[in-house]
This record gives sequence, C-alpha cells and structure tokens, in this order.
Amino acid sequence: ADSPNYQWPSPQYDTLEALLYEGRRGDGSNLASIQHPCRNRPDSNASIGGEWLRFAFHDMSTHDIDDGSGGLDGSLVYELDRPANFGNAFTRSVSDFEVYPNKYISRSDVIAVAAVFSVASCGGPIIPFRGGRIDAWQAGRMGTPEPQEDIATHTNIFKRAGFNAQEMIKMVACGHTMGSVRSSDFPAMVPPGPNPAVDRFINFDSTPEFDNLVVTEYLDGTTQNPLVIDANKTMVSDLRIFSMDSNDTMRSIASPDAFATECQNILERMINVVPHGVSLTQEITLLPAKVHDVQLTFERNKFVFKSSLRLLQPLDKKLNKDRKVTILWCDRYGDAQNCKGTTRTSIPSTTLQEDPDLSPMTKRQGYNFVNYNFIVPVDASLSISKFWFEVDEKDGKPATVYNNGGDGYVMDQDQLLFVPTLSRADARAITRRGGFSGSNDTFTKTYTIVAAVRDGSNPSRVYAEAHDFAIHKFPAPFNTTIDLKPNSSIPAMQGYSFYSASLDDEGFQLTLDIHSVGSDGKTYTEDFRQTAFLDNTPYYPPTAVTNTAKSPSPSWRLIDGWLTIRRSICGSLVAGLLLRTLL
Ligand code: HEM
Repeated sequence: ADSPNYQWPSPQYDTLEALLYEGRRGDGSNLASIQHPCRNRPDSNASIGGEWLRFAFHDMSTHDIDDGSGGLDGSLVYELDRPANFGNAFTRSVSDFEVYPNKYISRSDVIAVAAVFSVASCGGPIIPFRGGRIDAWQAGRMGTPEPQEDIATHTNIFKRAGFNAQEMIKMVACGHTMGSVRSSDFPAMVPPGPNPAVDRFINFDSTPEFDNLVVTEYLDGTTQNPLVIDANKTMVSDLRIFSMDSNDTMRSIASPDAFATECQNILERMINVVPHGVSLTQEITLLPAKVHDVQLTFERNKFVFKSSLRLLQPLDKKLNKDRKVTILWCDRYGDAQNCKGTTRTSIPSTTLQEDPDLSPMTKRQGYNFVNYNFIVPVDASLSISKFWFEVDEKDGKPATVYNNGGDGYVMDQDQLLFVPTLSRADARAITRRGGFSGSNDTFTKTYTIVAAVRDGSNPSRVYAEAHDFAIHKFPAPFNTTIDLKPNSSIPAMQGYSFYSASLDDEGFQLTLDIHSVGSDGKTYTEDFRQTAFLDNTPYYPPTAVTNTAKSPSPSWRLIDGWLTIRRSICGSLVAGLLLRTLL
C-alpha cells in the first residue's frame, strides 16, 4: 500500500511533491492557482502560462555547455534590465514566484515547476519534473535570443546551450503555442490601441491552449503569428527558424500526438538545463498515500501528536463516506513500549476533501486529495515511538495498512520539540526595497520561537538555524544561527521545560531547523519547521484514544468527522487570507 522508491521521511521529496501536486507551500498559499486553469491575468489579460513558460526559457537560454555556466538557475531575476528580458511579463512572474522558494525548493525549481504547471494546465503534455536546482544570487552571462537577430546568431545561442537546429525549431514551436506578442513590448508589430496603458496582444496561434495549431497554421499559411508574418522582415525570427530545414521538422511535429510527445521531451530537457555540478533529484511522482505535517508538541497545555494522511481520490468516483481511517501508535516508554500488549488508536480529528483544481498535475492524472488529519493526546511520560494507519473501506475486504513499507513511521526523537502555538510573529517595521511591480514594501517581522526540551536531556546548547530564501527582490538568502535560552516565564509541564529566542526576518517564508545538543553528546533536530501560523494555528481539540491489545475495536462511531470538514475549510481559507493580507 506504500509507494515504491520512497521512504518517509524524505523532506526534500515531500516538499517538492507538495508544490507540484498540491500546487502550494506549507501554509496553503497556492502557486498553481495563480495560473490554473489556463488563466489570463485578470487586469492585463496576458496569458499567465505564456509568461511563466517564457520566463523558464529566458532563464535557461544563457547556458554554456562548454564552460558549464548558466542554465535554469534563477539568475533571470537579476537580469530584468536587459532588452531581451524587458517588460511587465517578467516582473509579474517574479512577484508570482517570490514567496515560494525555501530550504528544499530553490527559486529555479519554482521557475521550472511554474513552466510545468503552465503546459499541463493549458492542455499540453505532463512534463516530468525533478528538483534540486541551485540558485544564482547574481546576474549571469548575456545571450538570450531576440527576434531581430539573424538565424546564425539564434543557431549559435541554442548550440551553446546544448541544442541543435532541429531541437531549436521544436523548442521554439513548443513555446510559441502559448501566449502572444504584446503592444507594450513590440509596438511596431502589435499596434497599441487608443489607450496605451491597455496592452494589446496578438496570439501566436488561434487558441490560448498548448496545442499543435502553431505548427499547422504555419504550414497551411493561415498563421497570424507576428514573428512569421510581420511586414518588417527583420523581425520574423519564427519564420527563419521554422523554415530553416525546408519545414521538415515542422511537418514532423504537425500531428497532435507528435507535437505533444516532442514538446514533452524538449521542454523536459529545457527545464533540466542546469549549471555543471548541479545534480537533480529523482523524478518527483505523485505519492498514492502521503504522511505529512507530523508534529509532537504542546497545544493549550496538552501534549499532542499531530499528523495527516493524504489519500488519492479518483475524480470520477464518489468518496466513500463509510471509509474508516485509523491511526495506530506505540508508546516509547513504559510497560507497553513498542506496542508490547497495548496499541493505541484514534480516529481523524478532521477530514478534508481538497479542491480538485489545487494543481493541474494531479487533476490531469484524474485525482484529487482527501486528507485525514489526526490530533491525538499523548501521555508525555509514555510518549510515542512509531505510528501507522489503517484504511477500512467497509466493503468486506481487509483494511489497507500504510506502515512505511513495514517499519512504521518512526518518531526519531522526543527530546526537543518545536512549539508553534507558544511561538509568535509580530510585524515590526516596513522595509522599502523598490523594484518589481505590486507593493515594494515588506514587513520585517520579529519571531519569538519556543521549543520544549525533555527533562533529563540537559542540553549543553539549544539553537536554531533560521532560513529564508523568499525575500523580495532576492538580495541574498537569509541564514542565521541563534541560541535558545531557558524561558522560565513559560511554566514547565509534563516533563518538558521551555526555551526561546527572538529574531528578525523580512522574508516571506522563515523556516527553522532547531537542534539541541544533549548531555549524551547526541544532537536532536526538528527539521524545516514552518512559521506561517505560529500562535494563529487553528485549534482543534485532540480526539479520544482507544487502547487495544490487538487490532482496533470495530465499535467506534465516526464522531463529527464530516461536520468538521466545513469548519476546517473555513479555517484554512481565513488563515490563507490573513497571511496574504499580512504579507
Ligand atoms: C530564437 C528564439 C526565440 C525568440 C527570438 C523569441 C521571441 C519572442 C518574442 C519577441 C515574444 C513576444 C514577447 C512580448 O511581446 O513581450 C515571445 C513570446 C514568447 N516566447 Fe519566445 N522566442 C524564442 C524562443 C522561445 C522558446 C524556446 C520558448 C519556450 C520554450 C519561448 C516561449 C515564449 C512564450 C511562451 C511567449 C509568450 C509570452 C507571453 O505571452 O507573455 N520562446 N518570444
């Protein structure tokens, strides 16, 4: 029932998988939904997918296959003053992307994901995605193609980046099936309307979708693509490129299937062009069952264990409301440690069927998600060593067990715990940075972070590494290390005492790796803890626990599982809006 080639915990995989298939980062802010379903900008009417796909190409296009420099490395954000990268489309895309990078997802991974979303959302092929790109923090070399350049220059630019002439033809055709040439950037090709503040667009082909019409309309002579038919023959770069081999390549990709297959290949290669020395992850595929948001912590003075199980729901089937999902776990200490004699079980605190349009990647595969969210009370003196899940469809067949390939989901430590609900973020000062469109103001926030340390571990040091890669205009990543000190204003409870520290950050996505160095010399770590909600974390009381000698008792009733869905949707919407307003 678990996934092959994947073992929990794999934080980089998990984080990339969530962005790709849920479209969002940890706090629910959704990147995909800016563009999906194949949207235009509500104000300017520009194709967002067109802008994002072009962004990825321009970032990639300066790669030099010989010296290994450039490629998809996010350097484009520092190159927006260049003529090839000029215009509103690029600045808008940077604003779209800016809050998403973090310790496990680079800015260049976000750019690649955005290109993949655009193509999938507009009906094109599913481009296989790998993560692990490494960001540049300064501008790179010059050399992005512009339409007035001749065919030899274009051929050389693509050759330098590692693509031959045929591949250039395919890549340009696969790009120029979406979006348009716009009057604000090329007024001679696209005459502005009466109000120059309102952009006019001429699409490359007659549909906004990702389809083969860019090829067929070119071949049958009906194309309105300005880069083919413009009266100024200097500007017709698509005509020069498409016709350079007597249209052989264009004819070879004219059918819908050939176009989809060839574009899938060439665009996958395009997003995987990275500086030498960068190695990408394995392909990030959709996990059929995913355990996420696992946290042992204190909430309202109660010691609780939180976790979520995400299952796939085929879009053409109704969710089975008789399904019973159970969490099971073992004590870490005491007579019943490691489930000797007693296994503890409980039921979801909330169940949430997600919006099928969270990400085009999941929708195109025919699924959406159902999340079973668990909050169970734990006796701190017994704690928890491992957990797993059973899913009983109540259809007479045996329940499916999700146990991480047999080992269970093992809690590696309980000596140091992050306590979001006792932590807080206070907006402090406004930073003015000028630059991209939209607001140029960001708030510096003061974070007070609280961790719980288990009695007896007597750490010689408790400290946090704080990271933020999502900073307006990307001046530099924020990385700092700060010591947490015992905080006696928070009374010790249930065998834990509290440590805290404060720090300032002006970015959009502070995450914490908190460590304690125990008296045994071991370092205990809470990795990649999010700070989006902290003391605004929506509160749900823990559910009741059943103790059982063997398998869970069949006699429970699903308490208010379905009623709470609505509450939890409202909760996350409110929280999402709140965050947007705060940012
Ligand atoms: C010699 C190579 C290329 C040249 C000279 C070129 C030129 C252009 C020009 C002049 C525009 C109009 C931009 C505007 O009006 O603001 C454009 C748009 C676009 N290009 Fe290219 N392009 C090339 C290759 C590519 C490639 C390889 C891709 C992607 C695979 C691509 C994707 C796009 C997209 C999606 C748009 C639409 C942007 C939007 O709607 O905002 N281009 N290109």
